[in-house]
Order: sequence, then structure tokens, then C-alpha cells
Amino acid sequence: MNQDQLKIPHATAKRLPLYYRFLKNLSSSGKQRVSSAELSEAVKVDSATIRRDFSYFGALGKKGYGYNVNYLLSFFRKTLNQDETTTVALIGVGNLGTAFLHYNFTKNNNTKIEVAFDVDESKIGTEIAGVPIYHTNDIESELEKRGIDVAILTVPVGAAQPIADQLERAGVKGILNFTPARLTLSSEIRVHHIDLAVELQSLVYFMKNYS
Ligand SMILES: NC(=O)c1ccc[n+]([C@@H]2O[C@H](COP(=O)([O-])OP(=O)(O)OC[C@H]3O[C@@H](n4cnc5c(N)ncnc54)[C@H](O)[C@@H]3O)[C@@H](O)[C@H]2O)c1
Repeated sequence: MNQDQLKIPHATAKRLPLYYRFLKNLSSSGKQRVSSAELSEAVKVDSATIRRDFSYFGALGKKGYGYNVNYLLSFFRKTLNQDETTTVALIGVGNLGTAFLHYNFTKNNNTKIEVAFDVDESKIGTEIAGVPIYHTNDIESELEKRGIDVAILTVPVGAAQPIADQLERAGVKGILNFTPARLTLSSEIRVHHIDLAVELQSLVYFMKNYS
């Protein structure tokens, strides 16, 4: 990540994939420009926030013209590393893990699960949706060989910390954690925690209080 990108606020950075996906669709349908009002309607972010976000990218919309779709797309592609595919490892090929392996992430962005790990002997040596499954003993060697530094964690809660420690030793820099475990790792490793129960609770809260 370069210095310019570091200056983008966290909340703005999180909205980038949303903008990127919508602009890509616009571009494929031949649209050259878009207003912040149209964007706002499509991605459900208010237009003042969109204008502020875009000003961080040096994209200043012109009155009566809007934003240049291709300029924004090329900026997002660079920022989100869309020019190269990011390969990812998945640990824990159970209900959730198997669903992710079947889901083709590359449809909307260039991330791809390349390898998976489990401890269940009946799964090891097999493939799901073309992704090979190895024993967790092979995490270090396989990740190093494949140059992977991002992992998705879908193991039972009790296995989360030891597996995360192993991922740290394997040089992983980012973990998308679907388990309820709070992981303790070096501050150099970025952990994003996705807790469906919390998301659902927050949805219900906002429905009740802000609808
Ligand atoms: N299923 C869901 O809808 C859901 C939703 C939100 C969060 N989660 C969380 O995601 C995680 C996985 O859920 P699930 O429903 O897929 O569970 P699951 O029991 O179906 O799958 C867990 C998988 O991890 C493997 N495993 C066990 N110990 C391991 C280890 N030490 N190393 C590597 N693999 C190991 C198991 O063999 C199994 O294949 C859990 O922590 C759960 O709380 C699940």
C-alpha cells in the first residue's frame, strides 16, 4: 500500500469495493459519467458522503457533468489491486467453508481462494470447486510455496487461536475471521471479524430505531 492510500479514512476505504462494483457495471453498459445522486441511489450511501469520499481520490465531480466513470474505475482498480489476482487460503472446510469454496469471488473482484486446509482425513486430498484441501500441518509450506498472505478462518471456535498462531508463523498478514473467537496476534496482522449474530442484531436495532 502506498502513502496516498494510507491517507484514505478507514470508513471510506471500506466503501471502495461497493463503488467499484457499481462503476464496473456502469462501464460495461457503456456509461461514461455518473452523478453523485445516481451513485447514492445505487449504493445506498448519501451523496454528501460520496462527494467527500471521492475528493480523497482526487476525483472532483463537475456540476452538471458528474464523475468520469473510467477515471474512477482505473483509480479503484489500482487502489483495490484489481490488476492482479489476490490469492487466499481458507482454513476449515465445514458448512461455511464449503459454501465459500463454491462461491466464485472472482465474478466481482479479483480475489480467489486457491487452497484450503482441514484436519478431517476424509476431506484431505480431495477438491471442492477445484480448490485442493490439505492437512493443516501443511499450512506453512503451502502458503510459502504459493506466496499467499491472506486467509479466511472458518474453523470451530476452539481451533481459531491455534490456527491463527500458525497462520502468523506462515507469514499471513490478513485474516478474515468468521469464528466468534477474538484473536490475539501481532499488531502487524490485520484481522477483520465478521460476526453474523452481531450484524443481525444491529440490523434489527436499526430497523427499530431509525426506520
Ligand atoms: N455455519 C454458519 O452459518 C456460521 C455462521 C457464522 C459463523 N460461523 C462460524 O464459522 C465457523 C465454522 O462453522 P461451520 O458451521 O462451518 O462449522 P463446521 O463444524 O461445519 O466446520 C468446521 C470445519 O473445521 C474443521 N476443523 C476442526 N478443527 C480444525 C482445525 N484445528 N484446523 C482446521 N480445520 C478444523 C472441521 O473438520 C470442519 O470441516 C465456526 O466458528 C462458527 O461459529 C458459522
